[in-house]
Amino acid sequence: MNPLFEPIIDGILADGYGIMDNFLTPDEIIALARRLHDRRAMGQFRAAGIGNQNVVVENAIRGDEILWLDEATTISAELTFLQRIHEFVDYVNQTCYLGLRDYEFHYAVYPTGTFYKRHLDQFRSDSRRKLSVICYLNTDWQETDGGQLALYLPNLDKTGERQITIAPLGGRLVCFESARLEHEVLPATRERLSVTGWLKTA
Ligand SMILES: O=C(O)CCC(=O)C(=O)O
Ligand SMILES: [Fe+2]
Repeated sequence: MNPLFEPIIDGILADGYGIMDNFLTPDEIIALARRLHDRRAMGQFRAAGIGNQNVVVENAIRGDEILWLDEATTISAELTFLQRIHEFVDYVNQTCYLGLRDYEFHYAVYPTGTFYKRHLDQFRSDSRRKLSVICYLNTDWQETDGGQLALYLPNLDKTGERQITIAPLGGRLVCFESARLEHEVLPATRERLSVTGWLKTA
């Protein structure tokens, strides 16, 4: 069990979300970002849609382009990433009893100025998504670049909500309960890269 994951779990249990910096090393970030750019240059990304039955592209809601990761990849950067996700899943299963069995991850690019309006990740028709996981691939991200992930958290006294914002720093992992936390991606002044996924029950 990797004790480095403990603060993420503590965060999820206490506040509904957890953050871990340095989930990926600088070399791993560069390798995954390079892979992302290569495959995007090959025309393999698609505009992300909304819904899971009749998926429609709606740029007024989200402007990112995505490519799903192949679980059978032989690319070492992707194998390293998925291996670390496995370790994280094992840790969650041994500490939280969520019964995670499966996962799905995609690369995401938010071209300059694009965003993803406030939403919930869990599809009404697919309740298997338990935890949302986002890992950022942005080198040298500055506060003035924008592109924060905004989370909407209920106030402790249950009156209203508060917004917290998280900068998409390279190597940072954010994790939250998919069915509970509404969130939003704010526009950035430069291209914003990530690997995003869901840890699911069977
Ligand atoms: O990139 C992020 O910070 C969040 C992405 C997101 O909300 C999603 O893909 O559902
Ligand atoms: Fe989301």
